[in-house]
Order: sequence, then C-alpha cells, then structure tokens
Amino acid sequence: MRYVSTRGSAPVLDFEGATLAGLAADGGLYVPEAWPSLTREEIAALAGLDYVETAVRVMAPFVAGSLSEDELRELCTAAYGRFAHRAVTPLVQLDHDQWLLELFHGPTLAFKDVALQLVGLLFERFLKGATEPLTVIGATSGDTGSAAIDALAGRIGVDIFMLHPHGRVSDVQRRQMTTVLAPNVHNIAIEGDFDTAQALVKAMFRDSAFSTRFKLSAVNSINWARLMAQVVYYFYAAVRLGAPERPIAFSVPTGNFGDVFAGYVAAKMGLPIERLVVATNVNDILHRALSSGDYSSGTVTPTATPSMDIQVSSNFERLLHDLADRDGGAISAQMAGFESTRAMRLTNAQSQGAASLFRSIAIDESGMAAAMAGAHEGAGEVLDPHTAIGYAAAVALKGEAPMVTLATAHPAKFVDAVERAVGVRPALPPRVGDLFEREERYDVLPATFAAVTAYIAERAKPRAR
Ligand SMILES: Cc1ncc(COP(=O)(O)O)c(C=O)c1O
Ligand SMILES: N[C@@H](CCOP(=O)(O)O)C(=O)O
Repeated sequence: MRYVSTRGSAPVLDFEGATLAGLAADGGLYVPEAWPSLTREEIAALAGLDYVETAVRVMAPFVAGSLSEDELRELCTAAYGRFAHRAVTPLVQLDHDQWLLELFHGPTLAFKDVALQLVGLLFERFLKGATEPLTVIGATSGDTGSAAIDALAGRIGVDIFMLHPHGRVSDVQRRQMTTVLAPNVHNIAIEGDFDTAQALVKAMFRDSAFSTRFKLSAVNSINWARLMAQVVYYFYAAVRLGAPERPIAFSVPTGNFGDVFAGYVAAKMGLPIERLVVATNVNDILHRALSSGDYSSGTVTPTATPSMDIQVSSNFERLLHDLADRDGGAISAQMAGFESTRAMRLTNAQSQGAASLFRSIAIDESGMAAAMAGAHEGAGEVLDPHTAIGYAAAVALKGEAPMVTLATAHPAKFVDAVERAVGVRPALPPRVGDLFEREERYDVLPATFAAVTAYIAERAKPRAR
C-alpha cells in the first residue's frame, strides 16, 4: 500500500514511511492511495472472530508491503492483550436499538489506547536497528497525551514531548501524563488552548531547520496509523449487530475528526453504515461545516468535555481531500486559505458528498448533562461527558438502523462533571493504580514557537550528521 499527501506534493511513502513521518512534508496528511475494500462475504466472515483476528483482517491491506499478516497478528496480540476486557471493545445495550461501544478498557481509560498501544509497537518494530533517535511531538486536550505516553514511556531511541493546555484538562488526565517519570517523557503545559498546541506541533514539522535537526514523528491522529487502528472497531461492532445484512449507524463524540473519519474509512471499505453522526460540544465548527458549509473557527470555549474543546479539526482535511476527487492542488489552496483567514467554505461537491453519510449536531452543557441523567436512570449506565454528547446526538438523530454511540472515555476520568450530572463519583479502576499519590513532573511554557522549540532542542537528541 502506498500513501499520498492530501496536499499532493510530499513524497509518496509506504506504510512504514507514513507511520514514522507522521505529518507529510508539504503540511498535508497521509492517506492510502486508494481505499481497500472487503467483499460482503469477507465482512460476513468476520462474525465470531475475536478482536485481534478482526484487526488483522481489516488492517492487513493497509500495512501490505511493510508487515506480513503474521507480524501484524503478533503486534495486535501484544497491543490488545493489555486491555482489561476480553472483548477489547465490548458492546453494551442501552435500549432496544441504542448501543454503546465501550472503547475505554485500555491502560489509560480512553479510546486512544486502541490505536496508540499498537502505534507504540509499530514504532518499536520500525525503529529496530535504526541509528537515528526519534523525537515524537504531540498535542493533547487530555487523552492522546496519556495514551501516547503509556505506549512510549521507556522505549529506547524515542523521546516524546507532549503539549497540553495548562489548566484545561481534568486532574486525572493531567496526572496520567505528568506522573510518568521515564527519562524519555517530557510534559509541557502551554499557556494556551489545544488548537494552539496543535498549531505549534504542525509548525515544528514545517520548520525546515527544526525538522532537519531532529527526526520528528507524530502520535496525534494526523498520523495515519492512528486512524487505521480505529477503523477496526467499526467492523467489530457492526458485524456483531448484524452487518453486512443489516446496516448500522454510529454516533461519534467528535473533536479532531479522527474517530469519525475512521468510520468513514470503514464505509469506504464496504461496511454498510447507514449514517455517521458527528456530535460536537459548543465548539461546533464541524457541525457548522457539515450543516451549512461554513468551516470557520472562533475562540475555544472551555467545557465539561475538554477533550473536544477543539476548533481546528485536523482530520477534516482528509475528508475534504476525498470529496474533492483527491485533488492535492485544490486542497493545498483550500487549506492555505483557511490557515491565513481561519475561515473556509466547503465546495458544493464537498457538502453534498458529506451529506450522503454524515449528520451533525452540537450539544450544549445542559444537553450533555440530561443525556448522562437519561442513561443513568433508563439503563443504569454512568457515561463520561464526551460519551454523553454522543448519546444525546444518537437519540436526536436516530434513523432506521440500530445506533451505536462510541463510548470514548471511562467516566472516572471526569469525576466532577459526572457527579454534577448524576450524583455518582465513579472510582478509578485498579489498573491506573495510585495516581493521586504519585509525584508529578511538567513544565509550563508560553505558547510560542520560540519557547517550545528551545525547550525541545535542549532535551531531544539530534539526528546523526
Ligand atoms: C474522550 C474523548 N472523546 C472524544 C474525542 C474526540 O475524538 P476525535 O478528536 O477523534 O474527534 C476525544 C479526543 O480526541 C476524546 O478524548
Ligand atoms: N481529544 C484529543 C485531541 C487530540 O486528538 P488526536 O486524536 O488528533 O490525537 C486528546 O485527547 O488529546
């Protein structure tokens, strides 16, 4: 499988190259040159397979040329062996046609583990024998950071620098990052929001002096390998609920458009998905873009769903590219316009193409709290606030097909918001251990390119010359 940039001018890479590169050199995002597909029979044959075997069948075409099926199976077995539930991503029924897909049984209690446990092992495999150290840089609104740090802490040949918005993540999220004291882990709290952190990361990739001095890679969902691993659970859940005979709908609490784009990829591969509901909080750029073609970003409003407090959704570029007949030149111009004005209109083709699969809605804080209370009273389920946004949207935008809401985080990561809504303080599962007794280590920096790059340059290992 070959990977091309959404902006059309970066080198074409294989899976290994795209995984290690993270962001493309032209500022674009890597996507497979063409979507692989599974036939109806191949999808039907996934019934009864466990998560690892499903993962191998779904991901094999994407890694072809870089990993054999047996190598992929070995990595998936190790990655998903760390999950606390035998089903890895179990389905839970809420009522006769509403379901939850619990994605939070990994080591850091959020859906990010599903991809990052695998990505950590992919880095290790692809770096075996490498002479140049890898400098991984990432931006997090809470969950990617902890999952990436868990996956990479202590790995030889990799340093990870994780930027989070100072004071804007939950205590559990922060501690899951800052109490990992491995020497290759560097936590930076920036005085700014997630969008600023993400923009700084992208600027470091684009800065030729910086990206020549250090061999950079990414763990955010700008890295294709992240999204590839997330495609698996759409197949896993849908087949359990009757696909390919019966179409299934998904509701996805959305911020950076990574998780829901993985659903789009599953649909492109042949999974019968009736609709994909994009559920945002009041930071609703994606809802505006999908409902009226207006992709313009304002300032971020802090909410009880901090992981979705995002106004610039990186992976939307992948959708725009696919809906623009994969014209890299056109996307390059469209994104350049957005980067200079922070506003963009979707073309008619993009709007109409998106409308055939996506529905969208913005849920405010009271809608979120009402959904938490509804699931608690109706089904005895304690939802995390992000999942509650997805569930509120699932109820509002349900069609004919069974609806699966992606449960993206464990409620114990957001105890205060949960307690406010349903009067319950969910306990942290034993696998996260004595989080509140551990020493924390992180540095607070101004949100400037100069401050952050100087900090990284003092600590990262440069490329061999
Ligand atoms: C708990 C939780 N829910 C939902 C999201 C949104 O997912 P995405 O950014 O892939 O749209 C995030 C962050 O990414 C998250 O951490
Ligand atoms: N919500 C995310 C933001 C980063 O998204 P990513 O999926 O692109 O890594 C987080 O929790 O950090």
